[in-house]
Amino acid sequence: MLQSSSSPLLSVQGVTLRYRTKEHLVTATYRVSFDVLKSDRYVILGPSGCGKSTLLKAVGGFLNPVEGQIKLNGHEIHQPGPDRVMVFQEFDQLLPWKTVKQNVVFALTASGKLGRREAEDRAMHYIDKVNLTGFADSLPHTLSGGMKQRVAIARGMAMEPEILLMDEPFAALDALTRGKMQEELLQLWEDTKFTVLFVTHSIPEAVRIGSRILLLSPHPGQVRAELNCHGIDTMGPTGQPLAKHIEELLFHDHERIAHA
Ligand SMILES: Nc1ncnc2c1ncn2[C@@H]1O[C@H](COP(=O)(O)OP(=O)(O)OP(=O)(O)O)[C@@H](O)[C@H]1O
Repeated sequence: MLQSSSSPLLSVQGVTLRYRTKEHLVTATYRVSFDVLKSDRYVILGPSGCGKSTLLKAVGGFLNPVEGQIKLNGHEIHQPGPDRVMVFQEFDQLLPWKTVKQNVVFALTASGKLGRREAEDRAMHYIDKVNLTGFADSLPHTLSGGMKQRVAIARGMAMEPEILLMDEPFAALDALTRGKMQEELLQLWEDTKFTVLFVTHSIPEAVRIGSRILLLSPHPGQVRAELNCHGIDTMGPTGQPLAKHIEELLFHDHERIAHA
């Protein structure tokens, strides 16, 4: 199907996601809709348990909606594919017996799409983009948590997916490293304008990273608001800083639940 430039890259329409355990049926998200355009830095923000990771899993193709549709470039998603690559929070995403470069090359050659030479060139290009050229031959256990996350990001980007899915990628880092990684991600985005769908429960991180923010209500996650964001100085619709506005929206949800 031919897509016009204004068509969303990713379209999530009325998506309800459920887990079936032995005892329960858990509704993780309820009729969630949003569109991600090419080169968006789209952030899904919400309290713990509101279904952010589950939504990302569904976009990754690991879980099918019980209601609604998820489409990438107009095609419905039913399974994982190389057009969507996931970066997780955990530091153990890398193969421990392979060097930084080998980890990235392996991801590129495993699909059989790239030859060795081409994969090595591309791997080094992205390793350089995350400032790890000097560590290309290092093994993961010799790297800091932040460096390992950079390798995971380089590996994801090297696969050149249509959309990079990031699930709280910096949550396990100390505050200083986390801030630095956010800065680097924005720099990387300036360089390459990749499309990213980024999950976090941190308001400051959402405001810093996002060009748009989808705010989900507590469990089961429903769309509370969608906000445009242009950096930490962005003002919310009522004139106060955006972070404050988001805090108030989330606080109202807590109040509502407490009094229900
Ligand atoms: N494998 C699973 N089986 C059953 N229920 C699950 C499973 N994974 C998640 N859930 C439930 O689905 C709901 C949403 O979970 P999810 O992990 O998507 O939330 P989240 O917003 O990403 O939370 P957090 O910010 O804490 O990671 C929760 O109620 C959770 O208990």
